[in-house]
Amino acid sequence: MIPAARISAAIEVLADLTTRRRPAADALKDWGLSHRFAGSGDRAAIAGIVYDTLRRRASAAHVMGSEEPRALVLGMLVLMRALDGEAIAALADGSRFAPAPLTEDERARLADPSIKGAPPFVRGDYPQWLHASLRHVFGEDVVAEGAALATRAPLDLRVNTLKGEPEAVRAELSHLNPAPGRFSPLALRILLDSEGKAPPVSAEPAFLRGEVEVQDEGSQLAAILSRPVPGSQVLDLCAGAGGKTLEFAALMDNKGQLYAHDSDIRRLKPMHERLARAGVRNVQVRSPRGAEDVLHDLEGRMDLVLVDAPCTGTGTWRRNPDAKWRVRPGALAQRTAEQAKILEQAAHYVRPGGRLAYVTCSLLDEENGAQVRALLSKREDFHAVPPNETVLSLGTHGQALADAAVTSREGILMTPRRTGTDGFFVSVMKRAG
Ligand SMILES: C[S@@+](CC[C@H](N)C(=O)[O-])C[C@H]1O[C@@H](n2cnc3c(N)ncnc32)[C@H](O)[C@@H]1O
Repeated sequence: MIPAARISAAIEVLADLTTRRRPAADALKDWGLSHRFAGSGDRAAIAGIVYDTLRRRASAAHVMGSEEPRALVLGMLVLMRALDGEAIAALADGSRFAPAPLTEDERARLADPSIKGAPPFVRGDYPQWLHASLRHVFGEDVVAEGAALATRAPLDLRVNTLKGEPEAVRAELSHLNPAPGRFSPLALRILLDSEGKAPPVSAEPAFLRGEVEVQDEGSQLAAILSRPVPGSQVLDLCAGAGGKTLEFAALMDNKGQLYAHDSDIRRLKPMHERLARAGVRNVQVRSPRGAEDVLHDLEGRMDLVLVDAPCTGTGTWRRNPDAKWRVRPGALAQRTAEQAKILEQAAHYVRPGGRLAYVTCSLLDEENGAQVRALLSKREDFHAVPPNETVLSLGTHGQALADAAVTSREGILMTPRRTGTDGFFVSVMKRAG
């Protein structure tokens, strides 16, 4: 497909996802099925345009004075891809498969794409209704934080130390030019190409041998900061597909017992294959069994309980720009109610002197500090470990992380702007002995 045809296709996909109110991934998949002539390169390029447009939706709409998919794509091209009006006019020339020629109004708007005087939620490209919550966390930096969340995320890998050493794995993947992580000693970072496409890492021999996993550096750090100790008893209460379970097992050097649970058995399914590939031997998956209490024997026995809580995912907007516009106040209320319940449940499994790690990929205090404060007000036998103590598990990089992140009495908040990771909140609480 010629570049202009990819732009037309992206406009079509955006129209579909707006009119039918469905996730971008579904709309893109359907487009691919009904346009089988398009190769994988075309499909990836179209997805890149769609996701970049969603990243800059508010500012693109402001520049173009319209929320129409065509306007949003044109606005994105000038704001994010640094194409000027002439270059865009050459693409949108009305020829076969290309978008219709630019109108006079579009030309004028593309010639002056400034967003300087726009409100903060436009300059930061986030939903207006979340402005007060984000401003509460970031103050004057709210626009800069939003803008960083509106960029593309790199592809981060975690070296699985059960199977390989970071330097050796990095050498093995040298054709992908991986850079070491800024804070995580386990991270390898791979930059995307100019269209935002990542290399097919899951086909790499190193991946197939279990030497690396795809995992954002922030998620890696959240697991390291939780400090699972080799030989100890650990519960991963919201284990999902096992991203952090796998890292915990490696950090524990396969020693001790790690229990992995999730209330949704379907989410646990991929974990079984991942555990085998990663050479993990100390995990017991405790799948839900209807109304049966499958964790009752763990009460008061765990050295560490991890709650990687269901959340709004506001910290992952770089990877899921679609979610940024789909999140609603009702969803936030639902998530915070779930989080409070799960945290209370989790505290029951912690032994006296043990620790409870609470992690979200949210930036909102409602889901982070407020949840920790609520639990601590109910459970006076727990206290929050100060962030400068929590970062010690990172060794020499710990202080640098504490300096870069937003720290509070309750925990540590990483953000794309501050730590170059997805947004992650980590709080470690200790139960009195
Ligand atoms: C953020 S995801 C977990 C991601 C996973 N830990 C990882 O690192 O890949 C949150 C998970 O919590 C699970 N969950 C939601 N409510 C739960 C509950 N009451 N008890 C246990 N798990 C729950 C969801 O099914 C979801 O898989």
